[in-house]
Amino acid sequence: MTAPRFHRILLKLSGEVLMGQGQFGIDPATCDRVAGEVKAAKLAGHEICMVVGGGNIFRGLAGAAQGFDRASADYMGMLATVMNALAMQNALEKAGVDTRVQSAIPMASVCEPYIRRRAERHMEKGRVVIFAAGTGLPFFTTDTTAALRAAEMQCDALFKGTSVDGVYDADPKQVPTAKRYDTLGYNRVLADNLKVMDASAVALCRDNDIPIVVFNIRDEGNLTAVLGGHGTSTIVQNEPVSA
Ligand SMILES: Nc1ncnc2c1ncn2[C@@H]1O[C@H](COP(=O)(O)OP(=O)(O)OP(=O)(O)O)[C@@H](O)[C@H]1O
Ligand SMILES: O=c1ccn([C@@H]2O[C@H](COP(=O)(O)O)[C@@H](O)[C@H]2O)c(=O)[nH]1
Repeated sequence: MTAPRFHRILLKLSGEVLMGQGQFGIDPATCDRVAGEVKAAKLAGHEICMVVGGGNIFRGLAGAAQGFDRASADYMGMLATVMNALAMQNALEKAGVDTRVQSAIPMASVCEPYIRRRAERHMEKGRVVIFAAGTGLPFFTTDTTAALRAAEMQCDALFKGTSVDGVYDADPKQVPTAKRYDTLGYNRVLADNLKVMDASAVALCRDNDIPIVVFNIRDEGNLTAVLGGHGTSTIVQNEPVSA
């Protein structure tokens, strides 16, 4: 059996996906389904850490548009990611997967603070570490958090589980004729201003040579398929230098 290309991965789970079929909040059945897929990935030998978004509850930009101070709204968004992290922890532990939540905003009675070396130790022991509260800083997003933690934890790849099945040449939700890439370079994403992920997250992955795998995690079984090298996704990586 050949070793999988990506052994240690950071899974960025979109907050919006946790709504399931709803319009807001956390759908426990969706959490359980994703937890089952994370468990399968662990059983297949992958080491996994996670960042969960907050878009199902609160986004700072949307709050600011409604009149909240932007930094306060971003802190509200970060707190939303803590709720999602606890929901995923609950689902994973129900499925028998040992987990730890580490928050970038210390909240000692709820979860551990983020301590990189401690997170590393948890992963060595086979636990799934869920990084909550983003970077702990306003004006960032959980995509950038995911890129940062993937670099800190020396992950082989960042898997962005979202509600589109890859990176398109335009937003597929706006442009139905948009074409999906199988692979493309970081610089193409940045130069074409493709909005599937923040520019800061893409640049951080580029500078640390961390491939980004964008896939639709709403499709049941897709995490397993994409980790196994089949299933639909786009891989963003350094383009080979031509001779
Ligand atoms: N070129 C593109 N290719 C693919 N998706 C794109 C593109 N441009 C914009 N998008 C949009 O990017 C979205 C995914 O990124 P987004 O940051 O909004 O979600 P997320 O990080 O998965 O969610 P959350 O904020 O809930 O955690 C898709 O829903 C898609 O509509
Ligand atoms: O480092 C961070 C990460 C997140 N935020 C705020 O949280 C929300 C939710 O995260 P999403 O990435 O949009 O899912 C985000 O809109 C920001 O308001 C942050 O400030 N800093």
